Amino acid sequence: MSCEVSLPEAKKVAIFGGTHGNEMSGVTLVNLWLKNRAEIRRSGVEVQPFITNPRAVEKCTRYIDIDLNRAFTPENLSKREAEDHPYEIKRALEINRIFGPKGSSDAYDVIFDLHNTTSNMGCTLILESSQDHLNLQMVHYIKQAVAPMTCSVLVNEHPFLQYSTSRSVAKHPIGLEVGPQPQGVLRSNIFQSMRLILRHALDFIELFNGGMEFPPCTVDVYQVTERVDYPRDTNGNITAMVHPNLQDCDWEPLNPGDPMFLTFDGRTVEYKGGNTVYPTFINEAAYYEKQQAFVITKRGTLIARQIKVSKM
Ligand SMILES: CC(=O)N[C@@H](CC(=O)O)C(=O)O
Ligand SMILES: [Zn+2]
Repeated sequence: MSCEVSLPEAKKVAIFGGTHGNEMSGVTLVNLWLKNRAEIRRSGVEVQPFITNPRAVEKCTRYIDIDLNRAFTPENLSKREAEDHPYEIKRALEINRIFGPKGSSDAYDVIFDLHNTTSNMGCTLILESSQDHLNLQMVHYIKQAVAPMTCSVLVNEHPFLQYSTSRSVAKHPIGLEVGPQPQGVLRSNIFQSMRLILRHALDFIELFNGGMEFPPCTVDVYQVTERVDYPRDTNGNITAMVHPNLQDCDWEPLNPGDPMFLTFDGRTVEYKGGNTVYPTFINEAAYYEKQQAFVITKRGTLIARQIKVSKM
């Protein structure tokens, strides 16, 4: 029995920027590539740069009516395009028509969705499945290509904490989150890292389509297990901030008893969990409205099976 996985070519690839209109690296890169595609051209691949939320980009805001990166639910996607809906629902329907339909054989093969975070996460690739061997091989390739720079891999396939992303219309959805960068701001180091990762990602797809075999490998990942909210009073107002010992310490171990929050009256709130965890998205600006101070992850190792293109 062979453990090799034969996969069809990844011919249709999209690069989404501006899923959140105030995350400037993706917005800027996609706008550059819309003007000149030379950098993202690869043989045997159709690469489509695309601004997902143009009205939010124009206003330099995360979204107009609702968060586009939560809008691709089966319920929303079954709505009728002609009707009057909140802007992002209309946009989700359009995107699903162009790049999907989600879950169908017509859907795009790979969608890269470019995001920035205000958290000190560095470069992070976000996967929605631990079984997607094309994506696992791709993140392994990228991690090796960018070394000694690090690129973390966040896997969110938690049944309650997973959300319906723009990229989820693709067969192989992959998020790229680079920080720290304030909303509405461009930082050259963040921009360059994002650009570099995208180049390697496209190289990988070109090599894969060209027949290169990728041997089995392992990928170290962080798996989402929990969301942590800020301490709040009975009116729902926050009563504490991320503790200075935790601020900017994304991906670093948080042990039972470690400081987590500092209340406005100077008290320290400690982490009470039973074992060491790895917080990330610490103090992300966009997550105050989602009642989320940070995300808790556990470390794990995934196995990527050997893959090879199956040409029909
Ligand atoms: C800061 C931010 O926007 N993060 C993204 C993460 C993702 O793309 O999965 C989001 O919440 O949609
Ligand atoms: Zn974002």
